[in-house]
This record gives sequence, structure tokens and C-alpha cells, in this order.
Amino acid sequence: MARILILDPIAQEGLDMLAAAPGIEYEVRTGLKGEELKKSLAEFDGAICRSGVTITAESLEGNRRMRAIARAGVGTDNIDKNAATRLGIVVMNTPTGNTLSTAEHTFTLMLALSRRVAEAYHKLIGGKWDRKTFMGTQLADKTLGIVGLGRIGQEVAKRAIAFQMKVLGFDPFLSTEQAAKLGIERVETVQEMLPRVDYLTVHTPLTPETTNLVGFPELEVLKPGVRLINCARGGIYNEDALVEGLKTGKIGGVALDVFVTEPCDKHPIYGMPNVLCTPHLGASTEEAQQQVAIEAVQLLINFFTTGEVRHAVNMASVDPKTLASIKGYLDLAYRLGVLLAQCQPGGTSACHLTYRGELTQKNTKMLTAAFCAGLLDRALEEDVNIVNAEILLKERGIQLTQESRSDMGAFSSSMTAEVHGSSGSQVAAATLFGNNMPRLIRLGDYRLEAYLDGNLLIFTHHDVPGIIGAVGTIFGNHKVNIGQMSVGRAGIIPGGGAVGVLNLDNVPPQAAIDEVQQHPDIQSVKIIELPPAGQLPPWLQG
Ligand SMILES: NC(=O)C1=CN([C@@H]2O[C@H](COP(=O)(O)OP(=O)(O)OC[C@H]3O[C@@H](n4cnc5c(N)ncnc54)[C@H](O)[C@@H]3O)[C@@H](O)[C@H]2O)C=CC1
Ligand SMILES: O=C(O)CCC(=O)C(=O)O
Repeated sequence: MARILILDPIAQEGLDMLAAAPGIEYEVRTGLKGEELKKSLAEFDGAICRSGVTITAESLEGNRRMRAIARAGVGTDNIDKNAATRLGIVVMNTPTGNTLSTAEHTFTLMLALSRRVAEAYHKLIGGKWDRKTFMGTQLADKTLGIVGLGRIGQEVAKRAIAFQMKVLGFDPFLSTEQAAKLGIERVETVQEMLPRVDYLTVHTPLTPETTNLVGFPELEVLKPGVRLINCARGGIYNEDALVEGLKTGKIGGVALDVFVTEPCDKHPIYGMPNVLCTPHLGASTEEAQQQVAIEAVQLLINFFTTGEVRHAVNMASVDPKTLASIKGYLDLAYRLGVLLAQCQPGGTSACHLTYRGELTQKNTKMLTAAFCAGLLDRALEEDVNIVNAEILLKERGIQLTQESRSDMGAFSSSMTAEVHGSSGSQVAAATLFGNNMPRLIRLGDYRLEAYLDGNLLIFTHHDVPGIIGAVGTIFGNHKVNIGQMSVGRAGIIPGGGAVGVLNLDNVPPQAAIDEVQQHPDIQSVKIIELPPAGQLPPWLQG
């Protein structure tokens, strides 16, 4: 039973879906912070939030249960994604559910600001019928600057064009041609846009590049009387500069839905003339809330029932079909990592992975992450999975490289992993027989076909008669059953070096290992523990 924690109010339609979902139960606990939030997060497998709760690194510290957080909305800046990633928690969002509502809210603010609707109404209900003070401006024939032409920015542009505005846009990820198709004149920099626009609206995330996009220096460049709107994130406009610009008259009006600090009950800008503010209401429509609640709930239901990862902001997304098609390979990559970690007891400083044949058409990034998860799994106290494995590896200064090669070798698909460390280097390759039978096909210089599961005894020896019989007798004497056996030579000529891999039904006693080790033609013996056949790593079970 997956337990889901609802941290902010979401639409009833989402809660109804959760209630009806088999294998899922949920609880609503809103307004949490500090210790209370930390304790609650530790009791659940998944969580859904809006922008109310702040999921800090401290609130996730030591959490070994939470596996996925879904944001019913776009911005995930209230979730410490680095901390979540490190703990292997997938963070997903619902990128489209509130696009139209936020674009409409931007337009609501632009129109209401232009006609000073809020101020006029306040005066009216204060008992003053004033038809002189609130002279407005029309939008038609004015120039609107849009910074950030993603989903919301483009919807705002469409509406502006319908209102007969000229639209200038800046977005590093929108080509001039695409902008032109949308009827937008793309400029090269925000600075270039500032002296030309009568209205400016921003629709970007808050990043180091977008913080203080309009600050004190920009006040000098802006067209006098410009009206600024922000329905994205507080801090994109410097709030002190806005107050200053309004006071000097350089800025003609400001409309804000978002603030540097939220909730924001008091602000020097509140009550100033030509100002209109709303308490982060961009997405607050019945339609948007219903949509984002349903989408967020569906994300978690799918994650916990099929393993699907969609709209993840801290890892690559993977749909159930793709997941099903690579599940066996993910397991194989993980097992290869577990194997090599034990073959390289002195530790690893660099890994190189090579994908061959049909495997190059699969999501090799995920396979690499699965290998890393296997490599680290036994060494780290914390849970390792495909979300956090690469980060944990990098944090330890372990270099990771990968390549894809179209040549097949002897198998239609294979994955080779080389690990290097202070105790030397080791290389192993594996392939999948059928859909889910991982096989070791290379270990060091030896070619073989060994089962990649359970307890392996790997021994190198001289390629002389009688070795297998001698080892078999030793294990027989110690009541250890050999389930499978594979031998491999370094080359094709008998009499050189060879490797034997036995799959044992149980871990042999040390006395048996010592006896094997004492055989004059056996050079090295190693016991490797792998998950039993068919047992997937926890993060792949769904
Ligand atoms: N007020 C509210 O209630 C809501 C606010 N938002 C916020 O609106 C913002 C935009 O949301 P979407 O359009 O859905 O996101 P999106 O991801 O579709 O678009 C963001 C765009 O910003 C562009 N961008 C990033 N850095 C830039 C830079 N330095 N200069 C210019 N462009 C840059 C990106 O290339 C992208 O095209 C987000 O911050 C989101 O959190 C979203 C929904 C509701
Ligand atoms: O949850 C909300 O209402 C805020 C929406 C928002 O800011 C977002 O989706 O980024």
C-alpha cells in the first residue's frame, strides 16, 4: 500500500481519484513546517504539494521512505530538488494544467492596471464618484515585451496580438523563425527590449539569470511610463527598484501576483498609486486547480503502480512502455554494477560504459544510472536508485563516461563496464537472454556465459583437466549445491588461463573457500553476492 501525503489544499476531484485508486491511501496534512513536516514526510511514500509548503533539505534529511513528490503546478522552487535527488526522490510537476489560467491572469492584471480598475472601485466604495483621476490607456497599438516565451509566455503573446498589440519577445530557447510564426519580433537581449516597450511581462523561472532582470540600472533604460507585470516569480523584478521607479514616475504602473517573500501581508508597494497586487492567484481557477490536482494524482498513481516517471524535473522521464522495454536491461546494468563493486574491493575512481548493438537504441542514460546504483548500493548507508546514483558517484569524485557503438560483437546487444581504481582495473560485459535473463559474457579477458544471479564463486585457474571435478568435490563435501556452472578461456587455445563461475545455492563456508584456494592450479577465488534470479532492485519493482 503506497501512502500519499497531501501537503497543500488540492481540488476534490484529485482526492476522489486517490480514494478510488487500488493500493493507494492518502492523508491531508496542510500547513506543516519544521519538525512536524519532517516527521510527516518520513511516514509517507509520496507527496503532493502546491506552492504553500516549503520542502527544505532539512525536512527531507534522513528520509528513507519518500519516493516521489508531485507538484500540482509548474514551479518547483519550493522543493529542495538537490536534497530530493540525493535521496533518490523523483520530483514531478504538472506543466500544462494552469497555463491558460496564468496567461489570463496576466491579461487581467494588464487590463485592470491600464484602466486603474482596483483603485477606482476602492474610491467608489469609499463614497467618491470620481471620473477625473482614473484616466487609462488602451492596449491596442502599444508594445508588449515578453521575457520567457514558454507555455505561458506564448499564450500571453497570442492574447496580446488579438488585442492589436505589437509583441517583442526574448527567450534563449526560441528561434527567431518560431517567434515570427507566432507573430512575435524576437530581440537578442532584454536590454534591447526595455527602451521600446510600453508593457513588460515576465514568464520565466527564477534563476540567477532572471533574478533582478529589472533593477535600479534598468530604471535608466526603461521607456518612461512603462507598466510592469509579474505573474511568474517574485524577485525577477527588484522590488525596491519598482517602488523607486513608481515614486519618480519612471514606471507608470506595476502589477504583481508573486513576491520575493510569500505569504506577503505587508509591502511598501501596497497602496501606492498605479499598483495592483494579487496574492499568487495566477493558477487559482476552478479549471486549473481541477486539472493540476488530477494530473498530480495521476502522476503518483502511475508511479506507484507502473513505475512510470512523467514530467520529472530531476531525472529523465520514462513512460510505462519504455520502462517495460528496458526493465530487463536496467536490472542487468544494476547487476553488472553490483558485480564490479565486489570485484574491485579497493574502490573505484573511474567507470567507462560501452553499449553495443540494439542496446544503443534504448535509454542508455537510465541504464548508466542503473549501473551506478548497483556499483554504490552495497557501499552506501543511504538508499541508492536511478535518481540519485549519478550524483552520489560524482560527489565521490568518480569519473563516469559512456559510449555507444553500433557494432554488435557476438550478441545482438551487450553492455560492457570497465572500472578503474587503486587496486587495478576490472572489466565485465553482460547481455540479456530472452527478456529477463541477465548473463555475464565477459570477465576480464575471459569469455563465458554465466548466470548473473545469486551467490557466485568466481575462480581463476590453469586450464588443466580435473579442476571442475576437484571444486565440485569440495563443495559436495561441504553440502553446498552447485546450481549452474560456466567456464571461460582467455583465448581459444587450451592450456592457458581460465575462469570458472559457479552459481551456488547457498553461501559456502569459509573452510570450503579455503580448500578451493589451496588447489595448486587455482590462482584466485572470489565470492560475489548478487540478487536472486528475478529479484528486481527495489526502485524497479512496481
Ligand atoms: N502565478 C502563478 O500562479 C503561476 C506562475 N507560474 C510561473 O510562471 C513561469 C513560467 O511558466 P511556464 O510558461 O509554464 O514555464 P515554461 O517552462 O513553459 O517556460 C519558461 C520559459 O522561460 C524561458 N527562460 C528561461 N530562462 C530565461 C531567461 N534568462 N531569459 C528569457 N527566457 C528564459 C525558457 O526558455 C522557457 O521557454 C514559471 O516560473 C512558473 O513557476 C506558473 C503557473 C502559475
Ligand atoms: O499552486 C499554485 O496556485 C501556484 C501555481 C504556481 O505558481 C506554479 O504552478 O508555478
